[in-house]
Amino acid sequence: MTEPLLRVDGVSHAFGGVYAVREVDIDVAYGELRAVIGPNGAGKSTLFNLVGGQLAVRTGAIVLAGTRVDRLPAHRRARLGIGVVFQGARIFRGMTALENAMVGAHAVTGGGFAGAVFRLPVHRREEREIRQSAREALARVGLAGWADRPAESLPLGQQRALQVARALCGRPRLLLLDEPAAGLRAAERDALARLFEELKTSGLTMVVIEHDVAFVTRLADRVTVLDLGRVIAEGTPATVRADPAVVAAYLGTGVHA
Ligand SMILES: Nc1ncnc2c1ncn2[C@@H]1O[C@H](COP(=O)(O)OP(=O)(O)OP(=O)(O)O)[C@@H](O)[C@H]1O
Repeated sequence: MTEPLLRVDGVSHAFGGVYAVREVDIDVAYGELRAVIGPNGAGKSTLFNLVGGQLAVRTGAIVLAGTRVDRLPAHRRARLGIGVVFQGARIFRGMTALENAMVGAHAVTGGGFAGAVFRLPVHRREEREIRQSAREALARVGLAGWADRPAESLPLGQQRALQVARALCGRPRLLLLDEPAAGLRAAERDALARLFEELKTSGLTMVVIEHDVAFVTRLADRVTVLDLGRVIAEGTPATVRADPAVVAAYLGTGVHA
């Protein structure tokens, strides 16, 4: 069997003795768009933070393209190719869209995140390259025409696309997104869905954590369903939608081992 791009292997995490994620196994293939869904408190954001490195992994392993990353801090994982778009992430006010996107490249280069935010001096050539890659990332998400506008002047849908551009600027092999469609109106969701389809066509591997089941199940190759920290179903959107355990979890009747 071919090695997946991401392997989550037997990962558990407890807060104060209560498991938020329990013995979770997930393999994500190269080029796949994987949705991770589940009712409130299922463990989705905890899993996101365990893969991204915002939470320490004490049990289990996380492997990216054959390399164990679970002992590495978040910035090292970013450099190895794990890009993240946090739930409810804010844009940096007082900076242009281009400068916001550039932060994503600074996060994985010598200048670092602080250098980007506080404009510490970085090497001129590196700065030029970062500016160029930020322009490319903006073009990739359809924001080329917005580059020099103040980021806070962008409508919410475009601000969400800007967060994706910021993550793309770090040249991820795997992009993790936590509830990217939250708070968006129907037209903005459709635009975001089109963007994800384009990114997928370009070969990017994505894991999209979502509360809005309809939004992700139409995009995903495969869907992983969490409930009370465990994987209760996995498969194509159609298979998962028809799974009685999934229906029960969403109806709150609590079907789990
Ligand atoms: N920092 C924390 N401290 C204590 N408990 C936490 C913490 N973060 C999450 N939890 C608990 O872990 C469980 C899983 O939470 P998590 O946020 O991962 O779920 P989720 O599926 O993302 O939920 P939602 O869809 O509501 O965002 C919940 O019971 C939650 O209360």
